[in-house]
Amino acid sequence: MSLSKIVSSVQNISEAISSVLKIDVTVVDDCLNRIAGTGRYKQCIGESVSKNSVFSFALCKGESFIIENPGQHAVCLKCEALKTCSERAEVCCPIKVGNRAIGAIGLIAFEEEQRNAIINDKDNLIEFLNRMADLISSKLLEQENTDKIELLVKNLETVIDSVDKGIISVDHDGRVSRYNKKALQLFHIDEEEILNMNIKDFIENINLNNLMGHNKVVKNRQFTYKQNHHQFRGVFDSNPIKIDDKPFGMVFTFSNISEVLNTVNKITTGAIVTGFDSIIGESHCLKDVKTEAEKASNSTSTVLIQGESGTGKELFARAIHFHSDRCCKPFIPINCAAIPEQLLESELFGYEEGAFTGARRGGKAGKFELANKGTIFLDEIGDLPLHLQAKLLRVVQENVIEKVGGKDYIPIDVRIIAATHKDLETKAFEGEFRQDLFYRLNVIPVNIPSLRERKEDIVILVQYLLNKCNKKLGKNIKEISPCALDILKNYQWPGNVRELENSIEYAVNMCRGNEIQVIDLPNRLKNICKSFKETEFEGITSIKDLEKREIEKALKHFGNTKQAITNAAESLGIGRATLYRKIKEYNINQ
Ligand SMILES: Nc1ncnc2c1ncn2[C@@H]1O[C@H](COP(=O)(O)OP(=O)(O)OP(=O)(O)O)[C@@H](O)[C@H]1O
Repeated sequence: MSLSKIVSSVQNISEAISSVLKIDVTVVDDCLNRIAGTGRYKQCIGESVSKNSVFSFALCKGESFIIENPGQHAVCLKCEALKTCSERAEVCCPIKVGNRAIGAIGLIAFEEEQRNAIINDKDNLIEFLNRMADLISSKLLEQENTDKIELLVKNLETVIDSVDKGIISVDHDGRVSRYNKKALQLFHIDEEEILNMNIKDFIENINLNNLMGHNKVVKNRQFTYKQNHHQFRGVFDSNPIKIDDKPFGMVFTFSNISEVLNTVNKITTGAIVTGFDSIIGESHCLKDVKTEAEKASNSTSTVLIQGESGTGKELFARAIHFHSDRCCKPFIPINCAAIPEQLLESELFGYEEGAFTGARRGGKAGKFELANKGTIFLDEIGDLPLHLQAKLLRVVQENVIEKVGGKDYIPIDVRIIAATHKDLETKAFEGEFRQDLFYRLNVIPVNIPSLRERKEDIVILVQYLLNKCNKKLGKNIKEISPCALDILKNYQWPGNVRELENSIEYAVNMCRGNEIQVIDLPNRLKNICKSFKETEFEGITSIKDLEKREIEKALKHFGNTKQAITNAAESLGIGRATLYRKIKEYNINQ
């Protein structure tokens, strides 16, 4: 606590005293620095006074006193200025805060007339000077309080400015009284503008009287802001400001819904970044698909990925997203077959508050909203019910979504990647899937080959999956025996890479040495191997049986339409007529 904080007030007080009493006044702080002075002391402001002066005595003792005969008073005898001192009389009072002296004020007479004035009225003067000392100390306390309040306000301003939500407080008429920087950014307005605004300019239908009258706290209420050529959908909370239970205004906190959703996405899906280098395989057919998919990532057109289960459709979808310029935005996968039909619509498109019994307050954002500016991956699209296909078509064509129970269409910017293991074209042809939607989705088709069609990838995949499982299970199995590898190469892999991955994980768990043996493989693979060996020893199959088996295989593959018979005949290397004859001859059921 230092008088140096209020030097100009102390100087003003000193001058006021001096002009009334016609006697010079000076004030020192607790370090004996002169901080104020009138008359001949004015030019000495800023200098220190002698350590053994009357001021130091007043500070030490904490008492006021009068020197009627300078040079003879006990205090003067130690003073360094004893010989040069021209003072004729002095009254000195400590300036105290509580019991602590923080300075001293002195009235000094240099003329006989002034000395007489002091001596003749010394009691009153001491009383008066003490009052002035109190005035100075209360000024200092006031300044200290103002400083504390300023610091508190600065602290609070820094706190509210560092909150990542727009904060606006309003008075009981809704007029803006305070705000933070985020509020200016959120609503695209400047400091002058905001102070002339009312809460109704931000939330159109707000009923402030109702909120304040009932002391209501509101949480997560949605609103749409449309002003100054700026538009966004947001959520707000509001809290009444009360003093002695009387409402004085409200504090509102605002967020932009897409910013909230982005944060949710970063936390929930940010970790699984996939590149094309995570798609393992050197076969020509896989390399071709990878090249096509890489090209697709540079576009925003819809992609339809087709392939059997476990071939890596989601892996491809992720790689396309993370290779695109949307890579920093959300990637939201949803499996249309895994969610009950009644829930799927609200999962995809979200719902408004009160849309149905049990709907959450404030409504809920759907996957499309979560994916805004990013990519949505609609897995098992073939299982999307017809009525939702119509809704999806609107999204694809018009880039808007309609929430369950909502009145407005909400603009959306989402890239769609759909996937299916079904033959969607045939489904569309047979009326089970909307043809218009099929064509809209199939703008860039990506067809992933099954593992059977690229058996040359098995060796490299096994090595990759061995490393992956070693890491996962804390093992160090480096090899697979030639016999075990042979079995893997000859198996048909109906579950594709996922089945291969599971088989390797099983084998790594079973393996006791550092090389996977046949015995470590899952039973279904070992059994195939057994029956393979048994048929080898059973003898030789007749040409007729072989021929019958191959024809059956071709028919199963191509079907029995006219075109299919032609294709089957072609693949068998015989004419259509011959094929019909042989079907009859071997009594094959079509
Ligand atoms: N080429 C590949 N390289 C490495 N891992 C792969 C490859 N293909 C698939 N996988 C792995 O196989 C598993 C299944 O892949 P994914 O889920 O992408 O297949 P899917 O075709 O989407 O399956 P479903 O149709 O059943 O949903 C995943 O663990 C994936 O990492």
